[in-house]
Amino acid sequence: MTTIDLTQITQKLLHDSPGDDGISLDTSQGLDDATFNKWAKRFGLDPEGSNYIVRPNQFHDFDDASFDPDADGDVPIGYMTMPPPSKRAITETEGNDDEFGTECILRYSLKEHIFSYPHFPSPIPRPEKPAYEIRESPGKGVGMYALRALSAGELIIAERPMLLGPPAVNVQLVWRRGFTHEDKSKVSLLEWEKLLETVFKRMPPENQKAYMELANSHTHDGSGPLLGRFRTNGLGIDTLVDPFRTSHAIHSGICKDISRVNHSCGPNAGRAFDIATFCFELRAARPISAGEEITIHYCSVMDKCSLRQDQLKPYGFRCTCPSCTNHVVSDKRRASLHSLAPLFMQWMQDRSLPGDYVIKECLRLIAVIKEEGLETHPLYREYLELISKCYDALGDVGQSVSFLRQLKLFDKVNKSPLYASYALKQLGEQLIALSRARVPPESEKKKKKKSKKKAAKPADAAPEPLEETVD
Ligand SMILES: C[S@@+](CC[C@H](N)C(=O)[O-])C[C@H]1O[C@@H](n2cnc3c(N)ncnc32)[C@H](O)[C@@H]1O
Repeated sequence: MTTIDLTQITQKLLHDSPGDDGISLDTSQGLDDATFNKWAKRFGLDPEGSNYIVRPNQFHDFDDASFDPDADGDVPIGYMTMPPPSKRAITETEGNDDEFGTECILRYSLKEHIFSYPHFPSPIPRPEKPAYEIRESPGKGVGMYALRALSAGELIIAERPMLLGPPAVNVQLVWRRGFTHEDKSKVSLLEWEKLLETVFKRMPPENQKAYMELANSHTHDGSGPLLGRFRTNGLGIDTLVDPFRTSHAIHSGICKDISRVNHSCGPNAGRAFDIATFCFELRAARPISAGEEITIHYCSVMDKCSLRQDQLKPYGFRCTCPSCTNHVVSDKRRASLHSLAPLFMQWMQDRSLPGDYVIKECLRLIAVIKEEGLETHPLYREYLELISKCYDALGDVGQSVSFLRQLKLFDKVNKSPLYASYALKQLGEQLIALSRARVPPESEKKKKKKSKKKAAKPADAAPEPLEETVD
């Protein structure tokens, strides 16, 4: 196969469309030489010098008032400023006129969802006093530091991202038979870079400068300079779900300041995206002292240290947080954290168990959560909720409300549908635990069958009531 000249082909094809002359462009096998050459010639390419043709993607300008979303068969994908200037005027009257809109890459259906979101766009909340500074973080580039003591739940910054988009775009290719998977992924990366370039050019110059100053850990994997920074600094947004798509990609936002927050496996801050203000909110997950570095997590904190280090590899560093340094003890502690919902169900059903049966266990595991710095993990929320429920069942309203308050604080820091799905998973586990409790062990089933056979009734006897397995 001849070498791929990405620049020659993509630059040419960016402005041309294959049109419709009956050839399937996205055949999974690739085109035989004769068909491929026909297409290459049509684009004025030297057939010998290329192995693929990119079908120009139709990325629409949603800010353009003449754009017709129904003209395309599929849900169109495009770019726009969010909130658009016309809508942003509402926030300007509230004193937020210094804010810019986010340059977004999104599907039209998601745009509509955002526009119909209650109270969109709302004014951006501000902390009472400046809460942080960005400065050098030894061995990590720069980082974010607390300027003053912060209490749990306190807002550190609400920030509108400079840029927002899905993790990848589909590139439809026409390729010569034999074009490899690796070749295709190179083209995808290049196409993604081009789309980012389109939105990058729409950003105000100060944001372009701030974007290019961000860290880039993807310099050797085929990512261009914009995509590299997008992948290094993207903050996942799980609240932004396109209601018209069953499987959704988690969009990422790039911020000037929040993207400077470094990672820790025991982070002291949590971030969440609020659609109404179209901002990330960064809040303290536990009390933070003045001068302390503010951290979030980039990986699955419940995984053991070796797995976490693997997940962090694309960011180009090895984590040296206290849990990673002391990983033998820490891995054990983290592995001991588990859902206590089944224990709660057991306590609710068995009145002979002591009143503090679940509370004691929850408090024991909350102590582990605190030792490991996992106050942003949904298990912490579960323990708080269970304690509150237990106290409620015991008639201790004061204690119940006190734990409910802590739970509300957690929700303020971590508003995320992830917790809803986590709660559903737990519900599933509870149901499984319950059904196990209701199904008699195999040996008992056999005994029952035998005794039934012995006591078999004549065919005309009255039917028995349905057998119940309830204990
Ligand atoms: C999102 S940026 C964070 C801000 C970055 N430190 C900077 O200077 O712009 C992610 C990059 O920060 C660095 N980083 C983040 N957390 C780190 C940590 N715990 N230890 C070492 N480097 C870290 C890595 O280079 C990573 O690719």
